[in-house]
Amino acid sequence: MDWAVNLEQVRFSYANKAAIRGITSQLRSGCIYSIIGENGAGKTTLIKLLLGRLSPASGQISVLGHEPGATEVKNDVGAMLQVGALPNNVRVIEFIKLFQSYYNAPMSWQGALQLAELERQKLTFFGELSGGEKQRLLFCLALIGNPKLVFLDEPTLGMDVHMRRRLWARIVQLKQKGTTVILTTHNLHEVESVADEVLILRAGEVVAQGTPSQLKENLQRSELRFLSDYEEEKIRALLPSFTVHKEGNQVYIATDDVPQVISLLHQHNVVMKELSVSPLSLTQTFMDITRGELP
Ligand SMILES: Nc1ncnc2c1ncn2[C@@H]1O[C@H](COP(=O)(O)OP(=O)(O)OP(=O)(O)O)[C@@H](O)[C@H]1O
Repeated sequence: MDWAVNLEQVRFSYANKAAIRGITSQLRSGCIYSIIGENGAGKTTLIKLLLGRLSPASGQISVLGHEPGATEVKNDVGAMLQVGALPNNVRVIEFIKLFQSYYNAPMSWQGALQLAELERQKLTFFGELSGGEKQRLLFCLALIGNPKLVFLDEPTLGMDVHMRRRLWARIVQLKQKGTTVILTTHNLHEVESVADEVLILRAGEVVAQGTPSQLKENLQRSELRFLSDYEEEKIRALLPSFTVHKEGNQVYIATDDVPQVISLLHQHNVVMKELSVSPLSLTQTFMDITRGELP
């Protein structure tokens, strides 16, 4: 098998705080992987380890067959930087030319500007771009060297809905060219249709890895939805063994026993409007897998 990334029993701690706790995982070449997890789960730390910016305390990591950050792979790896990492007083075109110079066979500056959709902002200073435009430039800088493997950290942050769609379409095109994409996101809805595999990280461990449908099927649960004025905490108290969450008046419950949940809610006179049952969404799967006390 052609692995882009291979992790074996990888551990990492900041001072005395364990952030990555024994991760073993393989990621295939030419696929899109999404690392998801709650705040502080270890996503950024894992990516820093894969980029060679941090070294594991123990375990083995191989990226494109070499140690992370090795000279042999630098030309083949791209990474999306955080907005704060770039100075504000540099122009778009200057960044593009600078990043081109890091690689052996970069894309043309015209191609890069087109990819970023920033042709008209070519001479604009980074600090004068909108949040979405900055993200587009960072996306294009990650890809400017035509990498075989690219890391994208929250790539759609600050983008409007049209731009997000175009960006996901571009990510799928990258995969079609054979590029491996590893991304982090909190937007599970978007990633569900794009990612070949999802890794769910929890307190520094991979608690689940698989295709979105495998993860959902393994749980064999359905999602019960209804509208209710009943408080989320009260519904939780009635259903302690199910995952409950509420957005506005919409209640979502992940359950393997729909009749039991409905009957319990009826018994307690919870009025359920517009009741529906559907297969579990990735968001609910994620909440179901990561609920409960942290170790
Ligand atoms: N520089 C640091 N020094 C000490 N602890 C850190 C440092 N960076 C991260 N941590 C801790 O390591 C753990 C993992 O953090 P990490 O940033 O990898 O999580 P994350 O999943 O990327 O979170 P988020 O979704 O909030 O970005 C957290 O408990 C965090 O507090």
